[in-house]
Amino acid sequence: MQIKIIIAGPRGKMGSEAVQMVNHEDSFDLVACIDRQNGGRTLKDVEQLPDLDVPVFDDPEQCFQETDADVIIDLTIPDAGFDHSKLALLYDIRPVVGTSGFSQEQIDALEDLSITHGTGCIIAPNFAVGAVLMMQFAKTAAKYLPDVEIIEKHHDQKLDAPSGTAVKTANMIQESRESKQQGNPNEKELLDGARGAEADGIHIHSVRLPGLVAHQEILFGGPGQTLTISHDSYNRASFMEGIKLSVHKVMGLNKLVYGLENILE
Ligand SMILES: NC(=O)C1=CN([C@@H]2O[C@H](COP(=O)(O)OP(=O)(O)OC[C@H]3O[C@@H](n4cnc5c(N)ncnc54)[C@H](OP(=O)(O)O)[C@@H]3O)[C@@H](O)[C@H]2O)C=CC1
Ligand SMILES: O=C(O)C1=N[C@H](C(=O)O)C[C@H](O)C1
Repeated sequence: MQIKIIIAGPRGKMGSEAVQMVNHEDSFDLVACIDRQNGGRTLKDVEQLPDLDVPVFDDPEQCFQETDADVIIDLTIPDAGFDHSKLALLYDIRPVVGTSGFSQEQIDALEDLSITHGTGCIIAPNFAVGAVLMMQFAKTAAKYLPDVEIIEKHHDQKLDAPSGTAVKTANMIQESRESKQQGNPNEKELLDGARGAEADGIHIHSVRLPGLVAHQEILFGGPGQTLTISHDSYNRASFMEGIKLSVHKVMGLNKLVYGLENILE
């Protein structure tokens, strides 16, 4: 069976890679794209999408009405990604969402909608299988080494901080570790932000530099020892197998799944 796919954000760093991946996959059929035509660009820019012989809509509702799609892959920005996913669920089109930066309220709202409609949805903060393993290893390590800090490093075009992966890592660590404030209870920041952001006592540090793609280290400390678990994505191809798997899996789901680890066999 051919899976009919819409890609939102096809000119982006991830979206353009996803267009190529979908075009190379025999069981996938790219039927349309959603791209915005304001943002200072001309329609000509939109028409210059590489090798794209499909309609490009700037109105998602028109896209969903005029396209008989099974799945939408969203790789845009948080507000647009949320609106696309919400609307797609109303049209029984299954969202596979890579876009990071959704609030917990937005994730809960999409979960409610997907259950009400019985329509599958996958939101994955990171589609790279190595990153998922990193998070799972960190969850195990935190049981034994509860003092932990996260350093995530990304390219300097990234809009959200901390990264979706860092937030998900902290959440997974919380599942196995007793709540704990890392560091000296009397510590004082001499410069605001010196200790990074904080989630349940876990400090998260965000680095943004040209030259980076997507990298994370999780540092654990115990008496006389440290453990570092790290993952590096050197290019966006690293995320494509996870997106491919998610597109197949979402066809058999009737509710929202958050995190690639929940669909990996
Ligand atoms: N889950 C995962 O494994 C991964 C997730 N990501 C996430 O994916 C998202 C995209 O990342 P990346 O490709 O690097 O970012 P880019 O900025 O390269 O691409 C985003 C694209 O979305 C477009 N866009 C913005 N608003 C809209 C809208 N309303 N409708 C349609 N298109 C829109 C942008 O257009 P314009 O140029 O006009 O702004 C741009 O082409 C981010 O949230 C990122 O964090 C990234 C890598 C892996
Ligand atoms: O913006 C990116 O590039 C990435 N975003 C995701 C995140 O916020 O965790 C996934 C990956 O780290 C790349």
